Amino acid sequence: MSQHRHPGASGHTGAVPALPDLPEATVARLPEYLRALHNLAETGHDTVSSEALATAAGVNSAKLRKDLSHLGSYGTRGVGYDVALLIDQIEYVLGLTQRRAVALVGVGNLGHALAGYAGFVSRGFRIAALFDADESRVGEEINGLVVRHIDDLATIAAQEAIAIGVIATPAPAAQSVADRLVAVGVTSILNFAPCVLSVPDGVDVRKVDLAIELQILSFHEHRKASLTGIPASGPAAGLTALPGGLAATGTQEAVGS
Ligand SMILES: NC(=O)c1ccc[n+]([C@@H]2O[C@H](COP(=O)([O-])OP(=O)(O)OC[C@H]3O[C@@H](n4cnc5c(N)ncnc54)[C@H](O)[C@@H]3O)[C@@H](O)[C@H]2O)c1
Repeated sequence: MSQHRHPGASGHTGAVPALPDLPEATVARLPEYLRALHNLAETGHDTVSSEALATAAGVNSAKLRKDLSHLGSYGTRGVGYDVALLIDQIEYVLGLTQRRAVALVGVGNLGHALAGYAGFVSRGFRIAALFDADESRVGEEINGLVVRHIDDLATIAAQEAIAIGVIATPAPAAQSVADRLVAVGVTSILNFAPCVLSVPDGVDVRKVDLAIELQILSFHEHRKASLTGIPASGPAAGLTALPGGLAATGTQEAVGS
């Protein structure tokens, strides 16, 4: 047997033993494995092969085996991985054995959607506080939580042991909100505002920008059209001149000079 329950997994408390220093790409895939494993557990699966888990998580199985080997998890030949055990191991490594308190700052359109999203709880997070600078939003109740004024951040952050700050304010306010979060001891920030935040060493920032994802898809659409010769649809379909003097035709790839 080569899957071992972590000493801190499943309700064990105490000092955190040294964690493996995982490649960032592996860390990014672990939540995908976890989601797939929870689905498998909910549908009555006790074990899963690396191939089946890889398919469910949308990665190739060699990559999955390599990722899980970093956790000391190799599965059992002919049986696969023990689903419950692997959930324990991944949750332990991701620090999900404790429910982390999240503060959401900016309760506008996006903030409302995030505050009302039930999926955070099942993934190990508790939205513990909502903040806004607009007095007309302060006092509003969303999902049982009352929106507080951002000036109350220090008090509430201490009371609720806020571990992660989510920024959903307009971009011009995001840096000052990040500074305030850092000042009250928050060292992990999820930023939805379309801007780059400057934070001290030791503070981790992750950025979510759906427009960037769409722009990347747009690039692939554009490139597919350039390879097939089928013009892209839309008002810019006839555009053949690229900025910087590069020229592209319907059938040619753009070439750098
Ligand atoms: N990442 C994404 O994919 C994505 C998608 C949609 C929107 N956004 C971004 O999310 C942000 C919010 O968008 P929205 O449509 O919800 O905007 P919105 O204007 O509806 O809401 C913003 C809220 O932030 C509050 N706010 C402003 N300054 C503040 C401060 N200093 N402290 C606390 N609260 C403050 C406002 O009062 C308002 O309630 C924007 O930056 C937007 O560009 C990102």
